[in-house]
Amino acid sequence: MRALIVTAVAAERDAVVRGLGRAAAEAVAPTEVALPGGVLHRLEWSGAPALTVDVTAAGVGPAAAAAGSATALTAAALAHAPYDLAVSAGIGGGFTGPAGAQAAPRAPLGSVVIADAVVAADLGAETADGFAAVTDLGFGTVEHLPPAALVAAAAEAVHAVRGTVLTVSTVTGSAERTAELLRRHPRAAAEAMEGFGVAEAAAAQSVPVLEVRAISNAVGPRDRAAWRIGEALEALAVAFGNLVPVLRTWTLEPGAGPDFVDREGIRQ
Ligand SMILES: O=C(O)c1cccc(C(=O)CC[C@H]2O[C@@H](n3cnc4c(=O)[nH]cnc43)[C@H](O)[C@@H]2O)c1
Repeated sequence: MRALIVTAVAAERDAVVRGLGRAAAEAVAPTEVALPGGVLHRLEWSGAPALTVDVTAAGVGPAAAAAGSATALTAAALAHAPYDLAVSAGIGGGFTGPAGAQAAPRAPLGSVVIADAVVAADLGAETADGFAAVTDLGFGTVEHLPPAALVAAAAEAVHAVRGTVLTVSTVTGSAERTAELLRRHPRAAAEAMEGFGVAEAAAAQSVPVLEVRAISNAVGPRDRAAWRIGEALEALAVAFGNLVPVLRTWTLEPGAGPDFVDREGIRQ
């Protein structure tokens, strides 16, 4: 099993590497592999089932995430050692308000969210009737679906909240925008800025995706002083320590591939 983990910043990458390194006594110290425009921090577990995990910090936002992911995925494929899984990981904002009538998932500070849907929340157009997603305009997709069995196993191992993780290019900073996002995405548990970029790059090479977010702040009116980044980075490290056995043993069900939702809203 070979997994690529993509974070935005070095502090997130280091937390993931730290957590993975704590997971097993036989873990080899990370080695560095240079790529054009980036560096992979590689951890390898030999023995059956073997596991190789490459962790890279690709930058903030969906474009940087897609570019960094595509570089690593392509380098691996050309070296005849393709990845089996791409993971978007880092801190994120949690939808922390009271659960609504539909019992939407809620993610308090310090909790971990595993995405069962990776959704581009602001990829589209403003129209006289409100926001229209690119799929409403006849283009592409705005939703990637991680493998359900992997989501279930990962969420159980990490005691994580399961729900939609939104990818936004602008961090939400008002109650109005928070309400609008929840109206459009009632199952949203968290928002971050990279998941959809990693998912698009992975889907282009038929690689499944997972997204893991440790909650550093509440989505809502901007209050940077209230962000709990240190606690979230430690929660991220603990989560990746607990994910090692899941990554070692997970295999994609035969015939299953990366899923996305097409412009008619049909799972492909
Ligand atoms: O200042 C630091 O020490 C520090 C350490 C680690 C990470 C950061 C970041 O600012 C990471 C930015 C990253 O975090 C995600 N994020 C976190 N909260 C939100 C949010 O409410 N809405 C959207 N994104 C959020 C995002 O993926 C950024 O890339 C700083």
